[in-house]
Amino acid sequence: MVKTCAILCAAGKGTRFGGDTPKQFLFLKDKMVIEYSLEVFEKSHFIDGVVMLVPQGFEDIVKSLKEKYSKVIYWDYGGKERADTVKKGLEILKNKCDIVAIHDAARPFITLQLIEKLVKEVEVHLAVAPGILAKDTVKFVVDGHIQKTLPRFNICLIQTPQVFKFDLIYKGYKMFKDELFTDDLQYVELMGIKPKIIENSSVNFKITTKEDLLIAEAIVEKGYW
Ligand SMILES: Nc1ccn([C@@H]2O[C@H](COP(=O)(O)OP(=O)(O)OP(=O)(O)O)[C@@H](O)[C@H]2O)c(=O)n1
Ligand SMILES: C[C@](O)(CO)[C@H](O)COP(=O)(O)O
Repeated sequence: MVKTCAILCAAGKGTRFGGDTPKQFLFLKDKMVIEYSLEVFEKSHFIDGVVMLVPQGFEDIVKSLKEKYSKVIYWDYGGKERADTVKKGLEILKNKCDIVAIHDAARPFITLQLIEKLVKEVEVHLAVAPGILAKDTVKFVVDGHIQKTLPRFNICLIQTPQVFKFDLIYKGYKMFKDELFTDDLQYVELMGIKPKIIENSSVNFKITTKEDLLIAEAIVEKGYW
């Protein structure tokens, strides 16, 4: 039976957001940002276990989350960069799962339907991720000056969970162990894989700055979530 585990990347400090509490532990109405993803993983028939990577200093919160969400099988401290965090998650899950979903805890609005589609598609495509096609005109800019306009219909803003056959992404992170790519897809793109993109809602945005939390609050307040 194919086993799918999630690596929940929650070890960031939230520099761009500011404040003492990392954004993934801030409350969004009645629960923490991170709990929105944990709840979906808990309910999903396509996720068998969750490994949570967290920053140092929030052990009480983390232990309470592990108690509350039965699918959290393990937690550990993340690394300096997101890629370092993912590497730790992959080592924890080595030989323990067939498919891995790597997700930003700062993206609270994932759905059961999205998880199901990503996990089903990865059987065929080996690497799959949600994304949204650019809705604005896109320019290539250097030192504040436009160099050229990029073809908008070929520009996709990539989200998470990024889902992989475990052995593939594990091999990618080993092959390019000195790289610190900003997402996980790049580790398999350089292996010649062309990951499949699943067009998704822009509601699955990443809470990065304070303004993003205001938008997230409005989404929850309006009952959109
Ligand atoms: N060393 C890191 C850095 C980031 N993340 C996680 O990766 C996701 C996306 O990262 P980002 O939005 O950049 O979060 P931060 O690194 O916390 O933000 P900043 O860059 O503003 O510090 C977040 O859920 C974050 O917690 C992580 O697990 N480990
Ligand atoms: C992984 C990611 O969310 C895909 O868009 C993004 O690259 C994370 O970037 P960050 O700077 O670590 O937030």
